[in-house]
This record gives sequence, structure tokens and C-alpha cells, in this order.
Amino acid sequence: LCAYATTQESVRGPSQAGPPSTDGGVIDTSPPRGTRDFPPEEMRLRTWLFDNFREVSRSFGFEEVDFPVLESEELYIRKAGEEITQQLYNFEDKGGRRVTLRPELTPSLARLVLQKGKSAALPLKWFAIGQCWRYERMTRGRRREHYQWNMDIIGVPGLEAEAELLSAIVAFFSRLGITSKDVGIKVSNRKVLQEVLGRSVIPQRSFAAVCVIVDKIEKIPRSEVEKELAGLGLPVEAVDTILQALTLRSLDDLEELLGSENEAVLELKQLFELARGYGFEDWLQFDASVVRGLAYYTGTVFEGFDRSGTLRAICGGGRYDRLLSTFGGVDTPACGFGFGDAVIVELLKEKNLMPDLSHEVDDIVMPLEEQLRPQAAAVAARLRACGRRVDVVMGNKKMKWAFKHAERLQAKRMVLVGSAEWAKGSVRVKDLSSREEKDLPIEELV
Ligand SMILES: OCc1cccc(Br)n1
Repeated sequence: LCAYATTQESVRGPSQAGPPSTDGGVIDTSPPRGTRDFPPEEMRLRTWLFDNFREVSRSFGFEEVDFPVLESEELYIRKAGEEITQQLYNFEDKGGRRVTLRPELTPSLARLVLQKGKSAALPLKWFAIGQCWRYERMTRGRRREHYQWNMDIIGVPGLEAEAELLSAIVAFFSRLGITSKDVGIKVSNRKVLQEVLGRSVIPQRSFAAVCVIVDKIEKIPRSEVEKELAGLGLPVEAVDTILQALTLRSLDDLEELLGSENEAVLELKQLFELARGYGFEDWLQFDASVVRGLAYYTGTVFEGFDRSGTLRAICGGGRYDRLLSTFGGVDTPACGFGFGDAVIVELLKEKNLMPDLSHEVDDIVMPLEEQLRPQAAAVAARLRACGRRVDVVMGNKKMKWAFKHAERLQAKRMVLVGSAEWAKGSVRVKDLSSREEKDLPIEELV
């Protein structure tokens, strides 16, 4: 399947026989199961999307980082039953090492922060765009890879970090023409659950596993959630208390349940006050059912959703103040988000906000006789040196083909190199929108 296309073309077989394979048949030209090719049209959309990721990240003063797509498996061995760690694309390499294709970027980022140690002056504001992998039985036919944009702030304990990240997400949506009428961001705080669990004497060691199970509350039947929580040894009344707390949708109700001095209440109030300062409060809504499915979140959690309710979460993130210590490092406050490349494209299609990204060429340069090819090359070189995007007609083509080619590429000008004009130091230029045609001295081409 091609990356973002949903039309039949993307699943059509090879339009012509591929290179003969060893047994004489055509090789399977599809990419491996669950992966995508990015032919030019798809790649233009991906490049446009990533350019927007990068421009927002840079406008917030973040620096780009990257890591190997292959990581030690030990980065993801967490005992909380997360889907992401149960679907590792892992294997033993030829050196007997347990490795995996990364399922997410945050652990790699934490590893690099630890590696840099004191040489990395805090706060760090790093962003990455990387391909992430999972190995899922193809029974569900879901993709096994996607690209994820991450922004992370390391070394800031205060809610101002989360506010910056949320502001970046809103800035990204806004650049694409998406408004708070199309998308909202549900916000909560894992300290809500921590407090509720603390009141029902649930051991802290179960906290992450409870969050992973509770995160499924809108994906699997409540009875299944209750069964899985009971499987952790939670008494039935504790399950009821937890699920009841998750139905809270207002900070006033939360304050009534937990008290005005509760950390979760204080942090959420501060976050909403900062959101008002930035002017994106209408994008946010408190929703206690948001816990996110990653074990390492410790505080604020949030996820972007489409208000029409037809799509999966668009993005998500939160605070993870303890991740570095799980890698043996010193605890360092951290928060970040992940933003996948697939759901956002589905949303843009639904909202008719897909960009018009045609293959852009400015000039088509064509020698009218083969022996004028060096002269045509000189014209093309000059135009390119001045920043023009130039397509030189190759092979022995007819004019009819060249004009059809120019139309296909939506070129702006056709530059014909003919012996008569060249003798006068000129070339024939046809403006492909006005259809105006004239001889131009080469030095006046740009
Ligand atoms: O968001 C979970 C996830 C992780 C890796 C690859 C894909 Br597709 N999806």
C-alpha cells in the first residue's frame, strides 16, 4: 500500500513486469507486510507534513535530534503490560544481542540525555521525527510502521513546560487550517489516579499497570477492564472507585473529590491558567478518563482528538519525571508528546484541508537538434545557478511530447535551444501560461 493514498491505484499490482527474479518470475514488488512505499506524490505530502513539524519545532526554539531505528530491547522492557512493549519488532542479531526496531522515540531520547549527562545544559528542548515500528499479527491488518514527531522538554518541573508543548501542538494544527472546532485536546493528570488508588490502599507497584488497563476504557468493554483490574488484585470496590473517578469532566468536580490542596487539582488549574495566557484554552478540556497507555507517565497527560469522533487519537503525551531513573540515571523532570503521521492525514482529508502539492518545475530546456545538447546544458546550468528548477528534455523527443511533458510538470516556461537563435546568442522562450513566445538573449533568461 502506498503511504497516504486510499485510492485503488495504491493497491494495484506492478503496472509492468519488474526485474526478472532468479526463478524467471516477477519479484513481489510490494513492500514488506505492514509497511509503506512513498512514491513521489506520497513523498511530497510527507515532506510537507514534516516541514510543518520542523517549522513549529523551530519556532519554539527546539533542536532536532535523531537516534538509530534499531535499539537495545532493554530500553522497552517494562512490566506494565503495555501494547507497545508486547508488540516489539525485536530479534537477536548475529552477535547474539537482543535488539528491536524502536516502537517509540522517548526511551531513545532518555538514553541520549543520560549519555550526555552534565554536558547537556538544561533545559533541553529537543524534537525528532522518526519511523517507529511494531510487530502485530497481521490478523488486524494494521500498519507495522509509522513516522512520529516528538517534542520533549527535559529539566523543567513546572507546568510551563506542558503549556509550551500544548501551544506547539495548537500552533501545528492552526498552520494546517485545523481549528478548535475540529479538534480538542483532553487533559488530565495521573496524580488523580494515584490519589484515588492511594485512598483504596492499592500498592504503588501496580500504579503503571492500572494506568495501562484504564487507558483501554474506551476501547474494550468495561467488564473486560474490571476483569483485568481484578487480575491485578484490586478489590471490586476499588475498581468502582477508579472507574467512577474517571467519569469526572470538570475541575470543580475533581476539586470536590480530591480537595483544593490536591496536587492534581493545583497542577491542572495552573495549566488551564497558562492556556488562557497563551490563548488556546478553547482547545483544552479536562477529562479524567485520559491516562494514556504508556507506563512511564507520572503527571500531566493529554491527547488530541477529532470532535467528530470518527478517528483514533491524533497525538498524545505527558510528563514522565521518573523515566531516567528507570535507566539507572538521576531523576530529571521531563515531558513530551508524540504525533503520528497517519491520523492527521485522515483528518486533513475529512476536513478537505489536503494541500495542493504538484511536482514543481520552472523551466523545461530542450535542444532542437541533438548536437545542440551541450548548449542546452549550458542554458540549464545557468538557470539552475540562478535558482530555477529546470528539467532538461532527454532522449530524442518530438515537440509534441515536450509540450505534453511541460503540461504534466506544470512548468512555467519552455526554453528551446535552436541553431538559428543560438547563432544570435538567444534561445526561444515560450511562457506556458500566457502562451507568449519570444527570442531572449541568454543573459536575460533570469
Ligand atoms: O502508536 C503505536 C505504534 C507504534 C509503532 C508503530 C505503529 Br504503526 N504504531
